[in-house]
Amino acid sequence: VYPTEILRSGDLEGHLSMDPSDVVSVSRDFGGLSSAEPMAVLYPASSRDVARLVRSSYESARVFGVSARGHGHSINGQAMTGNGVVIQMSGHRKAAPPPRVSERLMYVDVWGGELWIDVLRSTLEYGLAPKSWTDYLYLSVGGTISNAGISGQAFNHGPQISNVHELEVVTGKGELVTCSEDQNRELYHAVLGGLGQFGIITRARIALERAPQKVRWIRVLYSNFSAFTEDQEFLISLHRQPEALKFDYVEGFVIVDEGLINNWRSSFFSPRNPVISSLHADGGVLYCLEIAKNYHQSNALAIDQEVEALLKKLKYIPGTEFTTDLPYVDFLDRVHKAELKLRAKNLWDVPHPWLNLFVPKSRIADLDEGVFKGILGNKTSGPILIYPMNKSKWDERNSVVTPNESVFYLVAFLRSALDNGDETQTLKFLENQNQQILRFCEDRDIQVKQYLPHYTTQQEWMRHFGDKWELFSRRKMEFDPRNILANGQAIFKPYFDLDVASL
Ligand SMILES: Cc1cc2nc3c(=O)[nH]c(=O)nc-3n(C[C@H](O)[C@H](O)[C@H](O)COP(=O)(O)OP(=O)(O)OC[C@H]3O[C@@H](n4cnc5c(N)ncnc54)[C@H](O)[C@@H]3O)c2cc1C
Repeated sequence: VYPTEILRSGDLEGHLSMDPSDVVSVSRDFGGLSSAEPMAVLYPASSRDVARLVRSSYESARVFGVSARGHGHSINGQAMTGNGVVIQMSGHRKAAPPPRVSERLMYVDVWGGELWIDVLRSTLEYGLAPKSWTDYLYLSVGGTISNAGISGQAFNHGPQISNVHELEVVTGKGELVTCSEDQNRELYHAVLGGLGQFGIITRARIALERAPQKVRWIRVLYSNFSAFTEDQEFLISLHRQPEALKFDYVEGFVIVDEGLINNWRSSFFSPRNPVISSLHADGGVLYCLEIAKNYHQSNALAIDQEVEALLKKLKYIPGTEFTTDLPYVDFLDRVHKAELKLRAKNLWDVPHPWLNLFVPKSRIADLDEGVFKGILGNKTSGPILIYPMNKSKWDERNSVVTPNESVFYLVAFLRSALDNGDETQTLKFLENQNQQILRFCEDRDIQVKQYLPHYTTQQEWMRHFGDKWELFSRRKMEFDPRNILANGQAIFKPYFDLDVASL
């Protein structure tokens, strides 16, 4: 059954398109690893349009799938549906009421398809900004808070999902519901980190702080892994002391090889830098701690002393500090600059077999031995991020799952596959390596959790959610009982794929 047969055009304020170019445009994503063409694409003009479409499926005798698509920056087809309608939430202005800032209550209300870069631009007009970020800002609010939304601020402020006061959501029954800690709490926690399974986010109320003007961005190097992780863990432990002098951002990455042509994060030093090359001479792995301190121009004099006092406590290799000062916006938008460079070299629209793992602190050294110094050999084909976060900043009632330790690391293998004759950079090779990494964790009983998870069987999803599976599936029954939403995640079998006679 075609949605266009169910929905009369007069039912919508927006536009339901079956134009092949629209259908093709939503059938791909950043991963470039899979594709699925929907029957139609909805360009909604309001949250009511979203509700009307979902309700028409829910009430129909022949259900069809509905997937919200933000900016399509998933890796494994999570925003696709092969047998239904994709709602294109981002990238067309008609739907989006402009962000509305409350200066007094320090929040902003934004459309679910709004990109974070636009959220930033509009809040800066009031001298305010969200507290918790992703490294890259051309992602939609609905897309990142369906996962968690993490970056170097998460140790202190928690992930983005810990900084959302209220949501407006269209459930799988086509109901438009406002939810928060105080009303419809179950839905609110289900949707945060809920992989799009319980509702389509049409509006989010995001916490703000006074925006810093400038950032001192620093990188220092280590050759000793435990010195590196001890320093990272020390820096994130300072969140417990609200008054303590601390960095505002703590990340890090692993430098396995010198080539790193795709190291789009290395915008202010190149691994070909003579200092790095000399340290790298014995072929060993290096670790780069990346930290930043925000400040106001009026405070510029104090920043030197504050940074010096903090750096004094760290055990990095003397003489390996790389420092730059830049406006806050440029710091937050740093990955976009690198994107433009890669685009110019035709290296952006290539397959991205990314693997993101949350690793318990007690086992992070195993990854160093077995993966960074083992499985990866001396080629990485892209940045490998590594930074710790405090579990206390994550609300256990939200849907996302994290390891069972008070501190856990993100280890992100952000690789690009190339077809340049080098076998170690091919998609097949990198996908194989990802499998080896996952097998290594399994064999050593390292209890990792995938971030931006991808599985193909429900068995695997049940393992992923562990103790939370029962809650997750109960919430699905309650908020999307006909399995209409986000079936590109392949968690619940879409209703239209089920053998109805066997139900
Ligand atoms: C270059 C790059 C850098 C990244 N950096 C980071 C990072 O630093 N930190 C981090 O946490 N993540 C990062 N990510 C991952 C990113 O947060 C996720 O892939 C996110 O889902 C992308 O948002 P999107 O708008 O493109 O979502 P899409 O790919 O369009 O959708 C993702 C999922 O969310 C669902 N969804 C989308 N919109 C809504 C909505 N309004 N309501 C309900 N469900 C919805 C979709 O159905 C789908 O299941 C990065 C990704 C890329 C490509």
